[in-house]
Amino acid sequence: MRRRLIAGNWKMNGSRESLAELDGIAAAAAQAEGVDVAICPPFTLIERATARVPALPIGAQDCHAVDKGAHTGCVSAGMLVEAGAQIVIVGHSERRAAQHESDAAVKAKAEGAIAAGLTVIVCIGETEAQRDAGEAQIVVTGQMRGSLPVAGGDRLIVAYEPVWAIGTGLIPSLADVGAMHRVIRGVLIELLGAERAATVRILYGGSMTGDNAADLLAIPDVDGGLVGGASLKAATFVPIIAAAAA
Ligand SMILES: O=C(CO)COP(=O)(O)O
Repeated sequence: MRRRLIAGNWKMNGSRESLAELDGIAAAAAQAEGVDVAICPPFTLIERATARVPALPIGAQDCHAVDKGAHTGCVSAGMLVEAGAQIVIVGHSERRAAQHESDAAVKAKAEGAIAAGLTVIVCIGETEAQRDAGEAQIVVTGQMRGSLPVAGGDRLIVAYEPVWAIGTGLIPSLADVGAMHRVIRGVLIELLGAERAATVRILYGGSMTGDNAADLLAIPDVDGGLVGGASLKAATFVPIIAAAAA
């Protein structure tokens, strides 16, 4: 049985002051039976976050593929581990678009992260134009084949985030989410074998809130959420944690 995971991606938001939000989030996480909760703040807040709420897994939003070297401005997975991170998000659509990250680059990062001992959340998802063209499933399965690491076991997590649903208040129909997660599970079985594929959690991301979380989490093969805006405040994130625990 896969445990649900509700992970918050703070993106380039947050400050030392906003770490106070973690107190309420950690308290809700401790109450949430059978649910894992994590927060991925900016790099600069990771160490303070782990010190503030030691029981709450803290993650990062990116890492480099190799463990050290002449890569100005980059941070390796080993450095994240040293800072106290347990998780890293790779291949977020915002990085695929703005930093031109290819599937191969995302796969290399995921493999570096797994090798360093991190749990890795690999993000995939189609744009609005791709969905309108009827290509959503082709795009997503192509991203999976190109960017999933071969190793990882249950430290591999997939996040399906339709690009057009991120930060827009729009979500796909529940039927479309279910269809896509079913396709993703099928590709996992093909790539990893049925036994390993059954351990991989598939998160939904894109405008998840306390209002829609229960419906989204009731869909088969939706094993949790990757939450942006609503994860910044305990007041909006805790209801999502509660929906996952219900
Ligand atoms: O991109 C996301 C999480 O990685 C989703 O962001 P929103 O929840 O703000 O739509």
